[in-house]
This record gives sequence, structure tokens and C-alpha cells, in this order.
Amino acid sequence: MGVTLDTLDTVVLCWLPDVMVSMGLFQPDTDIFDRRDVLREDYQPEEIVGRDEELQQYISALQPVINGDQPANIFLYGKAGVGKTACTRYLLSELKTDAADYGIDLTTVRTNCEDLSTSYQVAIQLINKFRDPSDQLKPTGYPRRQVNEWLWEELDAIGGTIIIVFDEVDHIDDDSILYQIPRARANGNLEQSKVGIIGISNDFKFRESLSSKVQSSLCEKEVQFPAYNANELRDILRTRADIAFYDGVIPHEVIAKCAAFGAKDAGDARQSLDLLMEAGDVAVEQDADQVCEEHVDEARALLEQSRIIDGVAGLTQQGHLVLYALLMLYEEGETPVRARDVQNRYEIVCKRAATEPLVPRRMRDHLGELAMLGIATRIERNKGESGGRYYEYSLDTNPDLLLEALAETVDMVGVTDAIQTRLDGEI
Ligand SMILES: Nc1ncnc2c1ncn2[C@@H]1O[C@H](COP(=O)(O)OP(=O)(O)OP(=O)(O)O)[C@@H](O)[C@H]1O
Repeated sequence: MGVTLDTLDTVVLCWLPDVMVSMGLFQPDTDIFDRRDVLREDYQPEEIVGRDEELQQYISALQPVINGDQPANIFLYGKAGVGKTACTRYLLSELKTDAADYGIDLTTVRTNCEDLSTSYQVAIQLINKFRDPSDQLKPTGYPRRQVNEWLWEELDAIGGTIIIVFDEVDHIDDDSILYQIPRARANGNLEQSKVGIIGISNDFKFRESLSSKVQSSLCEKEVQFPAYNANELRDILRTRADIAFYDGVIPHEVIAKCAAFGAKDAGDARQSLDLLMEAGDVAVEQDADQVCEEHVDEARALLEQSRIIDGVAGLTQQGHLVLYALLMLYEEGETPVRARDVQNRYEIVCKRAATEPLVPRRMRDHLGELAMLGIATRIERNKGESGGRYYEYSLDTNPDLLLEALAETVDMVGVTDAIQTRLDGEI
């Protein structure tokens, strides 16, 4: 007998507890969150808190637009999560409203350069943003000069004032577009449009790496965004929490704890907001009426766990073996340890995994990657005139978490026996 939709319905409904059948399978489950999405990265706050000085500098840099002049090119820099994007979105939206009041025709375009490494790719992406979906360019295959001409055509067809925001601008290796666009009008490529660019970066070395030509055009005006301190983070979190949560759900200590954590780590508002959201999720899961400090502690552990699991999952097989070797040395109390001693242990682990070990220099690259991910620490030692400089490595992460993360990928790594040995406490 075949299963019809009707019989399938009956089967499913039989499985559900009675109470759910009468109430529906899905119901809102929270007295904690009113608008949880407000804590998400993509929510644009209506109010920018704690950035008065930076906003003032930014407003001055944008002033030529309202005067009807050629916009200045602006370079914003600062670590991750310090409000560069939020302030840009906020000010450009205000600028659009005010420009309209003064009869100024302003167009703003934002492009994220994360996946773009050349000026050619950037130009194609911009052209496609302006063009009809039926008239899009392919990513490659056109002469460079032709692509530039198309770009000037598109920009000139828009007319008025145009501001192009290049987020993560440091991903562009060949930076010619960053001086070609600002100079397009002076070079006679544009007649109808005045174009300015805003470059955003969290790479502090990027500015120095630019050619002097690009430096003088892109960095005409610069605004630096410093890391947030605990007070600033507290104000940001409170403003956001008042919208995201129901009244009385978030006591002051919870905000203070999330802010203190963010300030201690990197002064990153995103990190503190993520922690607050996760703490809310923990409270919902536990059916609590309020978010409390213990929920923040649990949330921190959960976020740390997923950071490590993601970090370890992103490593190559060799990266796993190097990490595993370091983990063993840590467990044996042998850390901090020099790279050459990690190499010895790593070669033993490779043998167990029936894998050819990398040469020491390559193995050290993996150690460096672990340090960059915040999984390992790297301390520089100096032995004075005779000994020279060298690095020592240790772990900066809960070893049990690492073991768990490694256990998930253990089939791929092929050191099941070794992990089991550690779990049995027999190293
Ligand atoms: N001053 C602020 N007031 C309100 N919210 C803020 C403020 N600064 C940052 N935020 C919020 O913190 C999160 C991260 O900020 P944002 O994306 O602007 O950082 P960023 O400096 O651009 O970081 P990245 O370089 O990683 O892109 C966003 O959710 C943003 O809305």
C-alpha cells in the first residue's frame, strides 16, 4: 500500500504531543527578546553612541558635498568592530537627506572588496552594480582600457555627485583604481559627475603600503577610529539592548559584564553585541525571566567554543597535526616550547598518522597560523648577542576544547589512537 499525503499527516500528528497539536508546531518562545535582530551585525543603529569626535571629523570631510563641490576622498581606519561601517552608513544616509534638501543630486554606492584583489575586478563589479541585470559583464575577458571606458560611461550617465565606498579596501593588491577614480574628472574622463571615494580598512599597515600616488588621493582626509573603552561599549550595548529586549530583562550588571569583556579583549563592539545576544539565547533556552551574569559566562564559553571549533575546522590536515603535537607537549608541561622541539613531536605524530612531515620552515608557518588564530601563543625570546632571537610557543586555549575540536576532525587527521591515548590519560 502506498503512503498518501493524508496517511503521512496522520503519522506525523500521531507523533506530536497533544498539547502541540492544539497549539501548532512552532510558537514564539521568548519573553526575553522583543526584537532580537537589533543585535545582529546588519542592523543599522539609528543612534551612533560614543563616536562624537570621529563623526565630527567625518562630517567635515564630507562637507564639500553639501557645498556642491567635488567630494574629498576619505580614508577610515581602525580595528574590527569599532564603528567604521556603522558611522559611514549613518552619515551617508543623513547626507543624502540633507543633500536632497539643498537640491544636490547625490548617489552613494558601497562595494566590499573582500573577494576582489585587482582594480580590474573592482571596476567590473562597479559597472555591474550600475548596469541592468540583462547587461552584466563577465568577470574576465575584456581589455583593461575598455573596462575603464565603460566605468567612466556608467559614472557619467549617473551625473551629480557620487560617493563610492570601498569597504575592506586593503584587499585590493593593485591599487590603480584608487587614484584613477578620484582623478577621472581632472583627466577629462568624466564631465557630468563628481566622484569621491571612501576607503575603509582595519589593516594598519595598509596605508604605508600604498603608492605615494594613491596615498595622496585616497588619504586626502583621514579619520582614525580607536578601540572602544568599557564605558563607550556600555552605552552602545544599553542603547541596543533597550530595543532588542523586553523591559526589565537586562540588568545593569549584565551590560557592564559584556562591555568589560569587549573592552578587555579588543574594544570591539561587535564582539560585545554577540556576547549579549548569546547570553539572551542562553536565558531563553533556560526559560529564565531575566538575563543574568551566569548566562553571560555560559555565553562566553559557548562563543569561545565555536571560535575554536571554527578555527580548527579551517586548518589543513598538517595544521591539525602541528596543533596536536603542541597540545601533547602542553599536556606534558613542556610548553613554552621552541619550534624545533615541536618539530620532533610533530614528526612522531605524522608517523602515527602515516603522513609525510613537512620541513621545519613549513611546520613553523603552521605554528604562526595557530598564533594568528589565537589558539597558540608566540613569545619572542632573545638570547643576547650570542644566541640571537627565537620564538617559543604555547597554548592559549582550553586544551579540552581543543581536543574536542580535534576529535571532530580526527578521522581526517588519522591519529585516532593518539587522541584516545590522551583521553585515557596515558600520554
Ligand atoms: N558607536 C556605535 N554606536 C552604535 N553601534 C555601534 C557603534 N559602533 C559599532 N556599533 C555596532 O557594532 C557592530 C560592529 O560595528 P561596525 O561594523 O561599524 O565595525 P567596523 O569598524 O566597520 O568593523 P570591520 O572593520 O570589522 O568591518 C555593528 O553592529 C554596529 O552597528
